Amino acid sequence: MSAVRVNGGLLRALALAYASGWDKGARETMSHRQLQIGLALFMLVFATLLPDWQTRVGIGVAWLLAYLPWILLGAAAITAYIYDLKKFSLMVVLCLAVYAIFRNHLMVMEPGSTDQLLFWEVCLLAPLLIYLYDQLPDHWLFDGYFLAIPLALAPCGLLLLAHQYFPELERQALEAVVGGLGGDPAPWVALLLILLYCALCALTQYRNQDKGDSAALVCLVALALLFANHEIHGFAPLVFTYLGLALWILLLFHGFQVVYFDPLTEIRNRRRLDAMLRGRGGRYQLAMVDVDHFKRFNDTFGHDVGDEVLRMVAQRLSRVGAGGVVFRYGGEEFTILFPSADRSSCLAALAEVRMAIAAYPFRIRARESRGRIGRLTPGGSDLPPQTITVSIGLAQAAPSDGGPEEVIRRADTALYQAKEEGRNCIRTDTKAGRGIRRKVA
Ligand SMILES: Nc1nc2c(ncn2[C@@H]2O[C@H](COP(=O)(O)OP(=O)(O)OP(=O)(O)O)[C@@H](O)[C@H]2O)c(=O)[nH]1
Repeated sequence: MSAVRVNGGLLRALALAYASGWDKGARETMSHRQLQIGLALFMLVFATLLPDWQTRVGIGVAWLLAYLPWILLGAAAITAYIYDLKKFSLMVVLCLAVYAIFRNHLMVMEPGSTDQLLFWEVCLLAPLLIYLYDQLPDHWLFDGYFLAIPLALAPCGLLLLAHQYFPELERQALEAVVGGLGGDPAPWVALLLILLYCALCALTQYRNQDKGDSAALVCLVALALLFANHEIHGFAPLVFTYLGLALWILLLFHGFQVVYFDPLTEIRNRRRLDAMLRGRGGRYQLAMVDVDHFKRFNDTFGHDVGDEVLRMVAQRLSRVGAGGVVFRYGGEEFTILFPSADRSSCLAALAEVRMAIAAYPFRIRARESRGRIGRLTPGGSDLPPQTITVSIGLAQAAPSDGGPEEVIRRADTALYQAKEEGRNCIRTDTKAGRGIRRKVA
């Protein structure tokens, strides 16, 4: 009885969280890196369930699984290339090559045969290549695609050629390496290396901007699972099918980000605002926010400093309370959508972010002392800190409104009023029935 009540309460809390946009907001602002880590972890859990699942799979499903990796990985490689995610595409091509080698040569391995040598070579080479693709700068890999294609295909091709036509040479080469190392490479050597590559790739993704052009983590985890479980019959098709699905989730997620997020400020864009407004009734409030004298700022300090200002304002606005969701409307204009019809709580939340922006000491370093990508170092300023301010217009929607355009127009008029009355302040709309225009600090 109490369990039922607890479950009911939990469901209600989840439904409320979803309705208030918390759940949706969290999912939308998840980064490519977080999703990749989640998919890689899920893959690990999935693999632990596999041996049991294997016994129940029918012959038809097993047949289908043998072909699915070709379709999923092949289509993912082409789509990633079309999306201009070249590193992603290259990693998928390499995984396809590994799958081809496993399907054609390594499904059944004779102990002590050259197949085993090929297995070790793939174990050591494929993760290293994925790691290199992740780490090497784009211009190394893709200037004219000269280096990328050989890097992707030549090592695999050479392996296969050696395996097919020069088994003795292959054996001698490996023995020389193994002799140098003082023993046979065991799966744990490859697994330890993969673990190291995973950690380094995760670190790089954490430190660099997350451009969503790498699939290194999921590919490395799939390879690790394959190498550790290669003797389980039918494991390769299954793990590569999962990899194909994971890659497609990453690609779809990337598509969503490109369509609905602004690349400069990394907040939602106007298209997302339009989509969210379309499904809404008349109970919401909408604020238009504009950076004051932004043109003057741009002209004085340069466009890249202007971009930093936009990022800083977007970041501060994103912390707005009262359930507000922030969008970049265009240029130096932002929109905040409040699900609440309670005007005073929205005004309090807006006043708080307006003051937080005005209180932020924006430091600008002299042009010649800036880094290569123009990043500004907090505290490293050569000029006195600048004050950035914003003006805000707030409008309340009503069921009688013709559509969201009408609310946006009213918020814009209130914003114009705020500019007229000295900037760095908030003004509200004047629609009949909602009181007269209000001045807010
Ligand atoms: N750095 C940068 N500037 C932008 C971007 N988009 C628009 N702008 C600039 O934003 C400026 C907008 O200036 P105005 O609309 O005249 O307004 P303002 O100077 O902010 O003046 P008020 O709004 O009256 O306070 C223009 O100089 C645009 O070039 C952008 O993405 N980055």
